[in-house]
Amino acid sequence: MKAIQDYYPEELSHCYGCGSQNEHGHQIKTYWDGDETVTRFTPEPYHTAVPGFVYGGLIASLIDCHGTGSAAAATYRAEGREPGTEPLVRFVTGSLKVTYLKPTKLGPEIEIRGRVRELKERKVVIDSRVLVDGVETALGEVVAIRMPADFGKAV
Ligand SMILES: CCCCCCCCCCCC(=O)SCCNC(=O)CCNC(=O)[C@H](O)C(C)(C)COP(=O)(O)OP(=O)(O)OC[C@H]1O[C@@H](n2cnc3c(N)ncnc32)[C@H](O)[C@@H]1OP(=O)(O)O
Repeated sequence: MKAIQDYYPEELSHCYGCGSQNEHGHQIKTYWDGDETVTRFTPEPYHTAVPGFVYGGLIASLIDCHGTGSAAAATYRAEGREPGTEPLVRFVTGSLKVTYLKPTKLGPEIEIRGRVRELKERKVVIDSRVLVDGVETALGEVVAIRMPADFGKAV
Protein backbone atom coordinates (compact mmCIF):
# COMPACT_ATOMS: atom_id res chain seq x y z
CA MET A 1 0.00 0.00 0.00
CA LYS A 2 1.31 3.46 -0.90
CA ALA A 3 1.25 6.36 1.53
CA ILE A 4 -0.03 9.79 0.50
CA GLN A 5 3.55 11.09 0.79
CA ASP A 6 4.65 8.56 -1.85
CA TYR A 7 2.64 10.62 -4.34
CA TYR A 8 4.31 13.95 -3.47
CA PRO A 9 6.39 15.18 -6.38
CA GLU A 10 10.13 15.15 -5.76
CA GLU A 11 10.41 18.96 -5.62
CA LEU A 12 7.91 18.95 -2.73
CA SER A 13 9.51 16.07 -0.87
CA HIS A 14 12.10 17.95 1.18
CA CYS A 15 9.95 18.66 4.24
CA TYR A 16 11.68 17.77 7.51
CA GLY A 17 8.60 15.94 8.73
CA CYS A 18 7.39 14.10 5.65
CA GLY A 19 9.80 14.55 2.76
CA SER A 20 11.20 11.33 1.33
CA GLN A 21 14.16 13.34 0.01
CA ASN A 22 15.18 14.66 3.43
CA GLU A 23 17.71 12.21 4.81
CA HIS A 24 17.74 14.00 8.18
CA GLY A 25 13.95 14.18 8.53
CA HIS A 26 11.25 11.92 9.91
CA GLN A 27 9.96 10.78 6.50
CA ILE A 28 6.55 9.93 7.95
CA LYS A 29 4.02 7.91 5.95
CA THR A 30 0.27 8.43 6.21
CA TYR A 31 -2.19 5.69 5.24
CA TRP A 32 -5.94 5.24 5.30
CA ASP A 33 -7.43 2.86 7.85
CA GLY A 34 -11.15 3.02 7.16
CA ASP A 35 -12.28 6.56 7.91
CA GLU A 36 -9.11 7.35 9.84
CA THR A 37 -5.62 8.15 8.67
CA VAL A 38 -2.69 6.51 10.42
CA THR A 39 0.99 7.32 10.79
CA ARG A 40 3.37 5.17 12.82
CA PHE A 41 6.78 6.33 13.99
CA THR A 42 9.33 4.81 16.34
CA PRO A 43 11.29 7.52 18.15
CA GLU A 44 15.03 7.30 18.68
CA PRO A 45 16.65 7.53 22.12
CA TYR A 46 17.73 11.11 21.32
CA HIS A 47 14.09 12.21 20.90
CA THR A 48 14.07 12.72 24.65
CA ALA A 49 12.30 15.33 26.76
CA VAL A 50 13.20 13.90 30.16
CA PRO A 51 14.70 10.42 30.32
CA GLY A 52 12.13 7.83 29.29
CA PHE A 53 9.73 10.25 27.62
CA VAL A 54 9.32 11.70 24.15
CA TYR A 55 10.15 15.33 23.33
CA GLY A 56 6.93 17.28 22.75
CA GLY A 57 8.33 19.02 19.69
CA LEU A 58 8.68 15.68 17.95
CA ILE A 59 5.06 14.88 18.72
CA ALA A 60 4.01 18.26 17.32
CA SER A 61 6.06 17.66 14.19
CA LEU A 62 4.46 14.26 13.60
CA ILE A 63 0.95 15.68 14.12
CA ASP A 64 1.81 18.53 11.74
CA CYS A 65 2.80 16.41 8.75
CA HIS A 66 0.23 13.74 9.50
CA GLY A 67 -2.34 16.56 9.34
CA THR A 68 -1.21 18.03 6.03
CA GLY A 69 -0.87 14.55 4.52
CA SER A 70 -4.32 13.59 5.78
CA ALA A 71 -5.75 16.77 4.31
CA ALA A 72 -4.36 15.88 0.88
CA ALA A 73 -5.54 12.27 1.13
CA ALA A 74 -9.02 13.35 2.25
CA THR A 75 -9.33 15.84 -0.58
CA TYR A 76 -8.48 13.23 -3.19
CA ARG A 77 -10.97 10.84 -1.60
CA ALA A 78 -13.71 13.48 -1.45
CA GLU A 79 -13.15 14.29 -5.12
CA GLY A 80 -13.22 10.59 -6.04
CA ARG A 81 -9.71 10.77 -7.45
CA GLU A 82 -6.62 8.63 -7.08
CA PRO A 83 -3.85 10.30 -5.04
CA GLY A 84 -1.25 11.96 -7.23
CA THR A 85 -3.60 12.63 -10.14
CA GLU A 86 -3.71 16.12 -11.66
CA PRO A 87 -4.39 18.71 -10.48
CA LEU A 88 -2.04 17.94 -7.60
CA VAL A 89 -3.39 18.58 -4.12
CA ARG A 90 -0.93 20.35 -1.83
CA PHE A 91 -1.46 21.60 1.70
CA VAL A 92 0.63 23.60 4.17
CA THR A 93 0.02 24.19 7.85
CA GLY A 94 -2.04 27.27 8.70
CA SER A 95 -2.20 26.43 12.39
CA LEU A 96 -1.15 23.62 14.67
CA LYS A 97 -2.49 22.96 18.15
CA VAL A 98 -1.21 20.24 20.45
CA THR A 99 -2.62 19.22 23.82
CA TYR A 100 -0.31 17.01 25.84
CA LEU A 101 -2.51 14.80 28.02
CA LYS A 102 0.18 12.72 29.66
CA PRO A 103 3.86 11.86 29.17
CA THR A 104 4.56 9.78 26.05
CA LYS A 105 6.72 6.75 26.80
CA LEU A 106 9.96 6.71 24.78
CA GLY A 107 10.72 3.41 23.11
CA PRO A 108 7.56 1.88 21.65
CA GLU A 109 6.08 2.86 18.30
CA ILE A 110 3.95 6.00 18.32
CA GLU A 111 0.65 5.80 16.45
CA ILE A 112 -1.16 8.89 15.22
CA ARG A 113 -4.76 8.52 14.09
CA GLY A 114 -6.43 11.37 12.22
CA ARG A 115 -10.02 12.24 11.41
CA VAL A 116 -11.42 14.90 9.11
CA ARG A 117 -13.43 17.46 11.07
CA GLU A 118 -13.95 19.94 8.23
CA LEU A 119 -13.24 19.71 4.54
CA LYS A 120 -13.51 22.67 2.19
CA GLU A 121 -11.75 23.32 -1.07
CA ARG A 122 -9.01 25.49 0.45
CA LYS A 123 -9.13 24.50 4.10
CA VAL A 124 -9.18 21.11 5.83
CA VAL A 125 -9.21 20.58 9.59
CA ILE A 126 -7.74 17.32 10.88
CA ASP A 127 -8.09 16.10 14.46
CA SER A 128 -5.42 13.66 15.59
CA ARG A 129 -4.88 11.35 18.54
CA VAL A 130 -1.43 10.21 19.64
CA LEU A 131 -1.25 6.70 21.08
CA VAL A 132 1.55 4.66 22.63
CA ASP A 133 0.81 1.11 23.74
CA GLY A 134 -2.87 1.98 23.30
CA VAL A 135 -2.64 4.93 25.72
CA GLU A 136 -3.79 8.30 24.38
CA THR A 137 -1.08 10.79 25.30
CA ALA A 138 -1.76 13.84 23.11
CA LEU A 139 -4.36 15.43 20.86
CA GLY A 140 -3.67 17.52 17.79
CA GLU A 141 -5.53 19.92 15.54
CA VAL A 142 -4.14 20.97 12.18
CA VAL A 143 -5.73 23.61 9.99
CA ALA A 144 -4.33 22.73 6.59
CA ILE A 145 -4.55 25.33 3.84
CA ARG A 146 -4.25 24.64 0.13
CA MET A 147 -0.74 25.71 -0.84
CA PRO A 148 -0.87 28.80 -3.04
CA ALA A 149 0.90 28.48 -6.40
CA ASP A 150 3.19 31.35 -5.37
CA PHE A 151 3.90 29.93 -1.90
CA GLY A 152 6.95 31.64 -0.40
CA LYS A 153 7.57 33.88 -3.43
CA ALA A 154 6.34 37.11 -1.77
CA VAL A 155 8.72 36.94 1.22
C1 LIG B 1 1.18 17.05 -3.86
C2 LIG B 1 1.71 17.03 -2.42
C3 LIG B 1 2.44 18.25 -1.95
C4 LIG B 1 2.98 18.12 -0.60
C5 LIG B 1 3.46 19.36 0.04
C6 LIG B 1 4.22 19.02 1.25
C7 LIG B 1 4.26 20.15 2.22
C8 LIG B 1 4.47 19.65 3.60
C9 LIG B 1 4.04 20.66 4.60
C10 LIG B 1 4.40 20.25 5.97
C11 LIG B 1 3.83 21.15 6.97
C12 LIG B 1 4.59 22.46 7.09
O1 LIG B 1 5.51 22.57 7.86
S1 LIG B 1 4.13 23.74 6.11
C13 LIG B 1 5.20 25.09 6.56
C14 LIG B 1 4.60 25.92 7.69
N1 LIG B 1 3.49 26.73 7.20
C15 LIG B 1 3.70 27.87 6.50
O2 LIG B 1 4.82 28.29 6.25
C16 LIG B 1 2.46 28.61 6.03
C17 LIG B 1 2.66 30.12 6.04
N2 LIG B 1 1.39 30.79 5.79
C18 LIG B 1 0.94 31.05 4.52
O3 LIG B 1 1.66 30.87 3.53
C19 LIG B 1 -0.46 31.59 4.37
O4 LIG B 1 -0.83 32.25 5.54
C20 LIG B 1 -1.48 30.44 4.09
C21 LIG B 1 -1.12 29.73 2.76
C22 LIG B 1 -1.49 29.35 5.22
C23 LIG B 1 -2.89 31.00 4.03
O5 LIG B 1 -2.90 32.09 3.19
P1 LIG B 1 -4.11 32.33 2.15
O6 LIG B 1 -4.05 31.30 1.09
O7 LIG B 1 -4.04 33.75 1.71
O8 LIG B 1 -5.38 32.02 3.01
P2 LIG B 1 -6.74 32.82 3.09
O9 LIG B 1 -7.31 32.97 1.71
O10 LIG B 1 -6.55 34.05 3.90
O11 LIG B 1 -7.63 31.82 3.93
C24 LIG B 1 -8.20 30.62 3.38
C25 LIG B 1 -8.92 29.93 4.52
O12 LIG B 1 -7.96 29.40 5.44
C26 LIG B 1 -8.13 30.01 6.73
N3 LIG B 1 -6.81 30.27 7.28
C27 LIG B 1 -5.78 30.89 6.68
N4 LIG B 1 -4.70 30.93 7.47
C28 LIG B 1 -5.05 30.31 8.62
C29 LIG B 1 -4.37 30.04 9.83
N5 LIG B 1 -3.11 30.40 10.02
N6 LIG B 1 -5.05 29.40 10.81
C30 LIG B 1 -6.33 29.01 10.63
N7 LIG B 1 -7.02 29.25 9.50
C31 LIG B 1 -6.41 29.90 8.50
C32 LIG B 1 -8.92 31.28 6.47
O13 LIG B 1 -9.65 31.68 7.61
C33 LIG B 1 -9.81 30.83 5.36
O14 LIG B 1 -10.85 30.01 5.90
P3 LIG B 1 -12.37 30.11 5.49
O15 LIG B 1 -12.76 31.56 5.68
O16 LIG B 1 -12.42 29.70 4.04
O17 LIG B 1 -13.09 29.18 6.41
